[in-house]
Amino acid sequence: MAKKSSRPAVLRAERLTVGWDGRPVCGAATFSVPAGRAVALVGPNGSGKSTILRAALGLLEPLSGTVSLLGRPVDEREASFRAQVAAVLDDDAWFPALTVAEHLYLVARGHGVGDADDEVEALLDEFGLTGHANALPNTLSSGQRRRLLLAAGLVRPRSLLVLDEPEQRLDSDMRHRLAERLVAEKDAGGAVLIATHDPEMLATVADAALIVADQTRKVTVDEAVDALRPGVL
Ligand SMILES: Nc1ncnc2c1ncn2[C@@H]1O[C@H](COP(=O)(O)OP(=O)(O)OP(=O)(O)O)[C@@H](O)[C@H]1O
Repeated sequence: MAKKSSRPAVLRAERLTVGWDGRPVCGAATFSVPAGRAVALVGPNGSGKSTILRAALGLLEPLSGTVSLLGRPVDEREASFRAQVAAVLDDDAWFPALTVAEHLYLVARGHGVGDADDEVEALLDEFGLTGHANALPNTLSSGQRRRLLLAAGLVRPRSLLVLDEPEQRLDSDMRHRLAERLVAEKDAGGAVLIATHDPEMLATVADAALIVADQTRKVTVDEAVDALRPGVL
């Protein structure tokens, strides 16, 4: 019989309870994201997905339970933590006087990528931004700004990629290509934690899922895809 392969957890959450003003927004979550795997959080608007992601990124103190990255408690004040974790959240934050390409160079160099030219060029092409390389963010469409945010998350080294509804504002072709890109991320050994409302993204990318609710629970990817159908959650 083939030996079951065990992959080390990049991110692990144990009985993690998150919320605001001391009040939990959802049931406790226990999950781990191994290298080369993706875990998806699904649930209705306001169920707590983004709040769990914030705790996983060390941006919000859990109400109870633990979150660890490569065996150490998450702490976004630690440079070693920030070096391992790339996040694309729903918070556009731009330097208004830096162009699209300059944003990507800034992130790449800030994370120690020495010669970033090829990487930046490839990402501009992949995200359809080559023609906007010298544009300022406030001259982009909302979908183009979203593409820039995603490219900025991918231009730097990482062990874990955390994405909050990355499908937002993307056209269907870009959503499809992003899903393939995330599969490639896993194939290269990366771990992915993603909150999504997109059944295709979920089915293509995720290996395991959690339904975030009053009783947060682990489900199979098929069950999570079913749960995204209208009227189920
Ligand atoms: N900064 C905040 N302060 C107080 N409450 C907040 C804050 N951010 C979110 N909440 C509340 O926490 C709950 C969960 O919000 P969260 O953003 O985690 O939901 P979500 O599952 O990501 O939803 P969506 O699918 O709409 O993105 C909501 O009731 C929301 O009002």
